[in-house]
Amino acid sequence: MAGQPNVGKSTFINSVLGSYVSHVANWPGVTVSINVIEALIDNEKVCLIDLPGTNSLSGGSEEERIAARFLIEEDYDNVVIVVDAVVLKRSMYLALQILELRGIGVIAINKIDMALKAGIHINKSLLEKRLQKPVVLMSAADGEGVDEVIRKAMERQHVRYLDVNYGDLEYYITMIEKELYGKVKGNPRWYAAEFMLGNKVVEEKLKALEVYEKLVSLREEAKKELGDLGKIVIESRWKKIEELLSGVIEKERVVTTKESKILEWMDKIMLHPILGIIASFLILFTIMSIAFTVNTGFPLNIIMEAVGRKDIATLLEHYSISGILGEVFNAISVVVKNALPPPVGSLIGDGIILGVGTVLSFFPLVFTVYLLLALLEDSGLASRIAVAMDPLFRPAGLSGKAVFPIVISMGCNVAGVPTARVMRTKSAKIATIIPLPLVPCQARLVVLLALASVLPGMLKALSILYVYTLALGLFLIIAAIIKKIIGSDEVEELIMEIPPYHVPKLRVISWIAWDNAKHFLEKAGTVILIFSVILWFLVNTGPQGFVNSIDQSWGAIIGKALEYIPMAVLGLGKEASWIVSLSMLVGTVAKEVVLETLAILTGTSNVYQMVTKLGLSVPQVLGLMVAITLYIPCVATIAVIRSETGSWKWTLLSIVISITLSMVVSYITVSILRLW
Ligand SMILES: Nc1nc2c(ncn2[C@@H]2O[C@H](COP(=O)(O)OP(=O)(O)OP(=O)(O)O)[C@@H](O)[C@H]2O)c(=O)[nH]1
Ligand SMILES: [Mg+2]
Repeated sequence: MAGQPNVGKSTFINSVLGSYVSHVANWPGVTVSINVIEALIDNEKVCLIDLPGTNSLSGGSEEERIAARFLIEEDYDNVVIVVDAVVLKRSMYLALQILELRGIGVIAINKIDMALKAGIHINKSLLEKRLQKPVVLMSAADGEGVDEVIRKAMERQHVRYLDVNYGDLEYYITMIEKELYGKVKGNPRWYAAEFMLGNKVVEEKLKALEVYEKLVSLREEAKKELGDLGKIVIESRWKKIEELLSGVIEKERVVTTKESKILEWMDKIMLHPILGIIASFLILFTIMSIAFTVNTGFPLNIIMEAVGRKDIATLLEHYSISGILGEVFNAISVVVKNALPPPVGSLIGDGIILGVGTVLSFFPLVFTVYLLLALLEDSGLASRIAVAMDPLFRPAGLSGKAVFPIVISMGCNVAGVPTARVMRTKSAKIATIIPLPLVPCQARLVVLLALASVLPGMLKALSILYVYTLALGLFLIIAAIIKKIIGSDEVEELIMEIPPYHVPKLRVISWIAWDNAKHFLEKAGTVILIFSVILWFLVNTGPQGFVNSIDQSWGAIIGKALEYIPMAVLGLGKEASWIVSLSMLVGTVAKEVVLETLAILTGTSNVYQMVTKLGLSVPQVLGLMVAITLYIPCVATIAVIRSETGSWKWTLLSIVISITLSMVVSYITVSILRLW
């Protein structure tokens, strides 16, 4: 661990100490103590060394020289270079030296919380690209990013020295560099530059070499020609830092309340205990409606259909971004299917291309949602919404920030799960993500509305209300239980600070959104694709090989094997049972497919006839609605849960909870309704 004084190294170590440490010792042989911490991380024994703060490796004071000597002389697998986000440029000087000397390192940009409050944004990916080293935004004080730093630090890195152009001094530096090849630890070029600068530690080391005399005469020559060599070295480095950081730091303007009467007035509403909740819901609803309407037509399509304008609803869906993308991929898939022999064409067309299509059609939605969230976050509005919503979520042990993943999940779980990142602590994040699939998304709403349409009178609306209340209530209960179990010692921010309003920059917001959306493509994309192909095999192949009808597929065999579940839970007949279980199995691709599959298997797309053919009673229809809402999320949601929690264990827990609740609650629903 290296860094300039006061950047937060000790705070980082304490944060790490909390979760990993096994042993603390002192580095032998130096007067100023260097803390050595032995820790067991992922079953690997790790030795963390907390060096004294030093401004550079060219060091003046005793403490500074201890840190410098360690970094120059010792062997280490990696170095976490902690820099200060608020004064990033200044604190990069040491980082630059270490990267020039050793060519390894993880840049931990600390105090990101303070930076954000001041409206300072740091384009992590851009800096990462320039340095070719991992960069992590961290708030050691809150524990944010600490795990990521540790994880990145444990990865082996290729040595790749940072290249600094020393301008007029280049000729001499290259000469000295050549003399030092194979004689020093690390980059000889760095030693050459430091030798010019008059670094005492380096001087000592080079004095021991045979070529020392030659080096000194080269330096004398340079001095005669160029004057102050130290100045050239230092200026060249600052120039390099300028280059590295250009476009990386963006500063937004903080809006003072004095500046605007409207903002003052707005805060009167936002910070009011009741008006705040109403205003927050309105803001979220408006913003999300815009995002979802552009991308999928929802919720306008549902509203239009409800008022009897199915034509407008269809138009909206058709010309939404995902509608258009869907058409494109369908067209490609048809071309491929026609061009290739049946099984192969179908696998590539229906399996792979449509799988890729699913990933890509989610992408604009995920991107827009991130964009709008970044806008809320960045303007200062998000914190106000979170504060207003706090009383609603406090009983579950969560902060008001949980409102973002929930509201977005009502549109689409795939977009909602990643937004749980707004939760500050890891336990709150996990406790929010695991029950999140219970929140009914737009696709499930379509199925619910279709099924509800066959119910008599008031039950049409009441059943929908019932399912939503149930789902949200269960979300809170499960979240509270998980939070209690895994995060009992952590209190999720009791006091939330309200940052000043900022004037957001589109440039900043778009890179934040792009960064997050890219993560979605990389991480979730592959899992979605794999699941899509597996499901293709399930419905398109059977014991006889490639099948033309789904009822001969492996899926149908599994559906039949699982028929006892709907029989027991909903009390369905044998025939209806396997149709329902197969439809739900296929529905894991996307929940709206449940309806399509039911239509194929019952031979009618009229919901009323469908329900009659399956022989469902009113309680059974409601039970089915509950079951479809709560059971396993779609594969895309599973994929993002996996990528956000970083663990199959949590993902599996989420799946098990949804399936169990789906069965138990729908059983109870049917049983109670039967009493009437
Ligand atoms: N807001 C905020 N403050 C932080 C954060 N990390 C550290 N600080 C504060 O920064 C100050 C310096 O932190 P230290 O951990 O002592 O810094 P250090 O790098 O160990 O300093 P030296 O050992 O003196 O080099 C302390 O007041 C911390 O509370 C952070 O993430 N956010
Ligand atoms: Mg310290």
